[in-house]
Order: sequence, then C-alpha cells, then structure tokens
Amino acid sequence: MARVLHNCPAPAKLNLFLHVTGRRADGYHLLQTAFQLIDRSDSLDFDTRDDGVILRTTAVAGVEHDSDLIVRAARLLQQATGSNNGANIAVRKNLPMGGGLGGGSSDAATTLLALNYLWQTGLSRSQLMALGLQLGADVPFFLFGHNAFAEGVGEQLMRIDTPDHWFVVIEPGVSIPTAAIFASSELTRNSKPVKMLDFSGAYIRNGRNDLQAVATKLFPAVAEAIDWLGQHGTARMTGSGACVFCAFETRDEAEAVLASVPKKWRAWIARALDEHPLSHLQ
Ligand SMILES: C[C@](O)(CO)[C@H](O)COP(=O)(O)OP(=O)(O)OC[C@H]1O[C@@H](n2ccc(N)nc2=O)[C@H](O)[C@@H]1O
Ligand SMILES: Nc1ncnc2c1ncn2[C@@H]1O[C@H](COP(=O)(O)OP(=O)(O)OP(=O)(O)O)[C@@H](O)[C@H]1O
Repeated sequence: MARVLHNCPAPAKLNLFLHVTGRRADGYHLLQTAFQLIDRSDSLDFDTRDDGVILRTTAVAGVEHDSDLIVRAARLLQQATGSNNGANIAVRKNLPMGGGLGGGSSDAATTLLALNYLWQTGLSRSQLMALGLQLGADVPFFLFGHNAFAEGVGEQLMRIDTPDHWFVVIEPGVSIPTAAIFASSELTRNSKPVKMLDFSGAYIRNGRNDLQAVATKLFPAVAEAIDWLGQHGTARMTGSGACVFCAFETRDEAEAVLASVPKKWRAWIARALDEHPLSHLQ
C-alpha cells in the first residue's frame, strides 16, 4: 500500500554573512558563513510505490528529470540503503533557481528526510548529511535542522541562535550559476578566519558576502537591487546570488519597505525560522 507525505516544505536559507577563506586542492572553496532558515519554501508531495521507480510527476522549467536534485537524492538513498521502494514526487517551485536561496539543495534535503521516513530505511541524521554532501555543499545544512555557523565547504556545522528578524528579499530577475562566481579570477579568497567565539550580532545585522563583488560586476541587476535596498539598512546578497536581502526587527518595518520596492522586481518578506519544519521527522 502506498504511504504518502504531502505538502512537505523545503525552506530557503539566507547566508547572513559569507567569507571565502581559502581554496582546497580539488578547487572547492573554504568558507565561513551563517545559515539562516526562513519561512519561504518549495513544497513537495511524496507517494511511495513498490516497483522501485523514482518519478518526478511535475515539470520543472530548465531542469531535466534525471538531473533534478530531487530525483538524484531519491536514487542516492536507494543505492545507499539497498531499498527497492520507489516514489512519485511532485514539486511546487516557489524559490527562484540560481537565486542563492538554496532551493535545489533544500528540495534534495526534504526528499532525503521524507523518503528515509516513508521507506523506513533508518539512516541517522549524520548519515543523511554525508549522503547529502554528495549532492551539493548546501544540502547538509538543510538536513542539520537548525540555523548554523558553517565552515569547510559548508558541511562543518555548529548550531547558532539568531534573532527573530523579518527580511525583505528582492529577486533581481537573473539566475546566477554558482560555479561561475567561484571560478572568477577576481574573487578574493583570503578573508581572515573569524573565531566562532567572536561571532556576534554584528555579523547577523551587517554581514559581508565575499562573493558579492564578483556577482555584481557580472550581473549589474544585482548591484542595482543592493543599491536600492541599501537605503533601508545593510543590504547584501545571499550565497552566490542573485537574491539580495535586508534584516528588520519588526514585520511592520519590513512591510513598509516591501511596499516601496520598484515594481520591476519580484520581492517578498520572510520571517526567520528557529528550526527546519521537518526537523522532527524520524
Ligand atoms: C554559495 C553557497 O550557496 C553558500 O551557501 C554554497 O557554497 C553553494 O552550494 P551549492 O549550490 O550546493 O554548490 P555545489 O552544487 O556544491 O557547487 C557548485 C559549484 O560551486 C563551486 N563551489 C561550491 C561550493 C564551495 N564551497 N566552493 C566552490 O568552489 C564549485 O565549482 C562547484 O562545482
Ligand atoms: N529541484 C531543483 N530545484 C532547483 N534547481 C535544481 C533542482 N535540481 C537541479 N537544479 C539545478 O541546480 C541549479 C541551482 O539551483 P538552486 O535553486 O539550488 O540555486 P541557488 O539557490 O543559487 O543555490 P545555492 O544557494 O545553493 O547556490 C539550477 O540552476 C538547476 O539547474
């Protein structure tokens, strides 16, 4: 009998700050960042099937079936556990691709959490995180379940508590390929590592993103959105872009700024989450 889990959220993240501190021999970059979960999400439905087939039942513009991180995550879990269960998976995309919000990574994490539960494959949270890292540097964070200070390529995670902020987020209307930003010869890769102990509210309210200089040069629309939002506070980019955000203490302040965003941009407000909405799924 099919087991089902519908309307599973895959929340977005914001990188409150992001420092590039070095580069590994394999070309991946060493980072320090603070990941903040927010209450804006994609939504996924899972219906198990007993023939082992993994089928994405909804079209996603620009993402072929077999390269979708959702399908790859499900197949990776099958391989790792020897499970012969399958699933139909529907996704409603709400997060822009190449937006720096981690949408694809979060979809993959939600898939691993939901299918590990439905298939009763029994992997621990840390086993799921190790699997997730094979899919992308951001996936372990979404499986971790809490806001986090991250090091390494983003997989060494330490839980942090962050304020109950409201964020105004602007989508500048461009999709930025992460690899192109990291590959730039103009990227600075020598930020001095900060100690977790020194981590404070200053990084949360006024954090800097080392990927921003390269992204704004390649994509002027991002620079324009930062300039506009910067009238209202410290505006910066999340991840490798394109989305930009600014933190506010109250919903009213955020609503007021949202109301004045030029109509050419898609923009919205989101609230800081304390934990991942599926963090209790076992
Ligand atoms: C920029 C961040 O979003 C910050 O949270 C992440 O570091 C990116 O994570 P992601 O989208 O899951 O990225 P991946 O799919 O793992 O990597 C895409 C490409 O970005 C580059 N990349 C990514 C992460 C990293 N720490 N160093 C890199 O150099 C690599 O060229 C890689 O091939
Ligand atoms: N389910 C998926 N949702 C979105 N993108 C996907 C998915 N599966 C594969 N992809 C591919 O991954 C690319 C990056 O998408 P994603 O939305 O994760 O970017 P992002 O928000 O910039 O991520 P990050 O913050 O991790 O850099 C897309 O351009 C797309 O080709």
